[in-house]
Amino acid sequence: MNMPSRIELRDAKFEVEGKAILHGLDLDIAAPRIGIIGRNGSGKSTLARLLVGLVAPSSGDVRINGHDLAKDRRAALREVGILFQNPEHQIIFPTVIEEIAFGVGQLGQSKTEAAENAKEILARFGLSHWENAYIASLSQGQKHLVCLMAIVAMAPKLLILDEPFAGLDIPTKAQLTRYLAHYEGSLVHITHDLADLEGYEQLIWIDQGNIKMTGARDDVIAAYLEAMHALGGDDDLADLSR
Ligand SMILES: Nc1ncnc2c1ncn2[C@@H]1O[C@H](COP(=O)(O)OP(=O)(O)OP(=O)(O)O)[C@@H](O)[C@H]1O
Repeated sequence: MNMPSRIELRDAKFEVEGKAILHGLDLDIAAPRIGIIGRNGSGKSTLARLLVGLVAPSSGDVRINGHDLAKDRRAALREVGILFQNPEHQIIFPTVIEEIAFGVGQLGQSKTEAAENAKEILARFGLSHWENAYIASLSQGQKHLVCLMAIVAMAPKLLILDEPFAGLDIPTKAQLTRYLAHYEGSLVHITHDLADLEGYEQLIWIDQGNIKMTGARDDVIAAYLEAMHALGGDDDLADLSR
């Protein structure tokens, strides 16, 4: 396994049209496997977009392995990859091979090399027969898998997974879990299913745009579950519509 990627946030704020979504986050963490948990609308996906540099903080600083990825898009290609909750946000090409080859092509490989690489990754997943398949003809879970293959083909040092198992059937999820367990780079995994974070060292709990807690997995899960069970007894949904 590679050296874990370092994630540094200094008073990082993110706001949209004057509405604060993330409030001055501070974080300095490096672990091979990091989970992010928190309620719906707490700011997890926004944090993921900030980490990969798809959005810049409104103020403050976000660095991955020392790079400001919102400014340095070339570094971003090597340092990070993200698997979105919704594959439709990721896919740009009609066929599986084109989609996978595009990412590796971005890293500077020739068209032939990129296509060879894409074929290799399809073979590794036992999906060589998907090479010329039209992505539009695949199911939602299969599209998710194409996106994952496209990203791992680029071998980013830090791979951010935003609910990567949403909509996947049990065997597919089990296969992906096994594959990800062997991923050489670091993983940041956002999920509502705490069982997905088995074997993860560190957890970050996001609550209403703040970091409520970071620490060892079991400690954060215990505190989180206690808070969630307390809230589960309450019928007031008002805090979901901030
Ligand atoms: N571009 C945007 N414009 C306006 N509001 C936004 C924007 N992006 C996010 N938000 C708001 O910020 C809050 C956090 O959203 P985010 O998607 O980061 O939450 P989340 O923790 O990933 O939620 P979930 O678990 O439901 O996926 C929500 O209230 C959301 O409506």
